[in-house]
Amino acid sequence: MDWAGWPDTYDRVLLDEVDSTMAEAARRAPTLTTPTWILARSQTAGRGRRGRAWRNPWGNFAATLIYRPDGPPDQVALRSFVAALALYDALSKVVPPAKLSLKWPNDVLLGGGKVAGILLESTGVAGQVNWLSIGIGINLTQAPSMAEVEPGAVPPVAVAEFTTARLRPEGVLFELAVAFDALERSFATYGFEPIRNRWLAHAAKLGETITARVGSDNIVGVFDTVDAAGNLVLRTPRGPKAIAAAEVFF
Ligand SMILES: O=C(O)CCCC[C@@H]1SC[C@@H]2NC(=O)N[C@@H]21
Repeated sequence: MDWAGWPDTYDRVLLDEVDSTMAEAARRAPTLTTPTWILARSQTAGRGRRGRAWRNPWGNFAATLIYRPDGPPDQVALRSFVAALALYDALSKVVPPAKLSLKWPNDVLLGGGKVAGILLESTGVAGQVNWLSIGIGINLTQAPSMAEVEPGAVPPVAVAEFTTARLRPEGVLFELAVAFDALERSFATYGFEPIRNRWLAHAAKLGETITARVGSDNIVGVFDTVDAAGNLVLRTPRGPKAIAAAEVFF
C-alpha cells in the first residue's frame, strides 16, 4: 500500500485483531500526543451505538480516530457530521455518489440501506473534552442479516454489492483520513455551517415524514432540517420540535 498523500499530522496504527478499536483508542489515549487512526482487520468485541454489538467480519472496515478536538463539548459533538461527510467523500470514490445518503444522526446509507455507522466516545473534565474517539464501521464486503439488526432498522447493505472495485480497508482508511482532514480544517476555519449545509444536501428523507424514537416516545413529523446545534428538527402537528438524541425510523 502506497501511503503517499496521507495527512502528515495524523499517525496510523494497523492491527490484525483487537477487541474494539474504541477500547484500543482508550488504552492508548494517556500516552498519545498526535491524532491517530487505529484500523483493525477484525474486532472480537466491536461495539455500536446504544450499547449494541457491532459484528466485524474479516474484510469489513473498522477504525477509530482519536484526537484532541478544539472547542467546547457541544462543538466537539458536531464532529459526527464531519465524520459522516468524510465517509460520504471516501465512499464516493468507489460507488456512485448519487446512491449515498446520510441518515441523522450519523449513519451512511447506500442505495437506501445502512452501509456504515459512526460511534463517538469522549473523555473530559469540567466541560472540557480531553480526547474524542470517532469509531467508524463500514460493511465493505459483508452486511449483517436483517435478523441481526433492530426491528424497523434500515436493511444493512455492503459496499461490494454496488461495485466491482477491489475493496481494501487500508485503501478506504487512506481516503477517509484525507477527507476527514480536509473537513476538520474547514470546521476549524469556518465552523459548522458549511458542514451542516453539505450534510443537508445529502440527507436521507429530508422533507419527508419520519419517526424519531426518544426513549419510549415516538415523535412523527416532517424532517425539516438539522439546526446549528446538530438537532433533528421535525415539523409536527404541535409545531417544530428540535431533537438532540433519538433513533430515527423511516
Ligand atoms: O451503531 C453504529 O451504527 C455505530 C457502529 C460503529 C462501529 C465501529 S467499528 C470501529 C469502531 N470500533 C468499535 O468497536 N465500534 C466502532
